[in-house]
Amino acid sequence: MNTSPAHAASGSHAQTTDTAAAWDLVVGRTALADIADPALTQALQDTLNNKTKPLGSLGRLEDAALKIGQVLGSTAPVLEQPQMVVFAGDHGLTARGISAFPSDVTWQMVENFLAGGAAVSVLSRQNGIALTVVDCGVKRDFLAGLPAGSTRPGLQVRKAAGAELGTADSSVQPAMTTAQRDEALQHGMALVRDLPGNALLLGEMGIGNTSAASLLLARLAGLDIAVCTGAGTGLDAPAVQRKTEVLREVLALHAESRAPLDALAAFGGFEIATMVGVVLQAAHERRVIVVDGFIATSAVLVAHALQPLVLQRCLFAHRSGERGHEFMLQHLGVQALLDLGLRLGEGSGAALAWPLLQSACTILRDMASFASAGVSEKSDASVALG
Ligand SMILES: O=C(O)c1ccc[n+]([C@@H]2O[C@H](COP(=O)([O-])O)[C@@H](O)[C@H]2O)c1
Ligand SMILES: Cc1cc2nc[nH]c2cc1C
Repeated sequence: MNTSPAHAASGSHAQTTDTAAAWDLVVGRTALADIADPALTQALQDTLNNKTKPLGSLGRLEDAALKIGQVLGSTAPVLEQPQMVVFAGDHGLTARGISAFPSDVTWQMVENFLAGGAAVSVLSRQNGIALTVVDCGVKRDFLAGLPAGSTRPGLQVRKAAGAELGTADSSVQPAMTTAQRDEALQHGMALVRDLPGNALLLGEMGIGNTSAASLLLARLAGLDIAVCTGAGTGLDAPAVQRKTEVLREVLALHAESRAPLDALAAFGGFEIATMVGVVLQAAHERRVIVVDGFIATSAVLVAHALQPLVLQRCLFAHRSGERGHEFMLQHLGVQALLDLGLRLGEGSGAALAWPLLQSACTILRDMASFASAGVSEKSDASVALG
């Protein structure tokens, strides 16, 4: 069975091509299609149940197989040309001492990604995943000194106008203007349209961005900021306490910014706004979206508030060690695949989960059924025993 639409990358998919239409999608006037197909779901479940194994014995791998099959519209799904995209941005709120590391680490790590030495670089390489880094608003000109019009392999510069200095300090003013937010959203959407393959892995880099993610969680899930705030890159307990008080102040300053896109502009960051556009577009194109940790999930939180059906296309790679991620996953009503205590970001958890997703597809496609292998099915006695 194969009911999947062709992807934009193959050129035959009806695309959102102009700014107005892209905006329609973002604000929800063009609703995402509901891809739940009861016949396909039943076919997928039957396929899994008939494999040579006790019912459900491959656990959450079976859930992942079912999900990928639904997204790709096939009982024999093939993941093609996986794309890891790392969205980077700087945060003005770092002026308030909310991170253990200086903002310069954002651009330094971007260079590390490009040089192939970061965790996400080596894990992507190990797993045959293409890696692109997107400068959404880093305080650095990565093309400085190069002739005009130059590019760098693996790098895309998609800064909203005025994003050269990162976001504004959200304890003083909104992190970004609505025009900047909209530009970032559209950059995300445009970027997806140009990517090959049918699977996207979302990673990010931005000193200070756990604060933005915590603020979005507190506002959109209606939780107290204390349960949404964690150590980020490694604050000690008293510093987390101070960070929490700064974030409480930021929430109070933007008490009116309650709608998802208002909250996004108030709290930032550019990398999160770009990822929101990515999630909406990738969901629209029916790509498999593999979500990394706390910050990547915060972009899904915003996209979900605009278009709840985005969740049909998302797989959550891991439960981050960052306080708040558990609540974010709970709010979305989803379960993550791995729980390794990771709290790095970059897309590292998504890259680690990737082989499991490939295995989920391999099980669907290649495992023998009871009938094909001549293996006896569960006996009546075991049914009688319960
Ligand atoms: O993804 C996560 O779960 C995660 C949890 C904690 C930290 N991070 C990474 O650490 C950076 C943000 O931490 P901080 O303390 O500067 O807000 C940013 O570059 C993230 O990629 C990422
Ligand atoms: C070194 C370092 C690497 C990172 N990768 C993602 N966030 C990060 C934060 C720091 C500090």
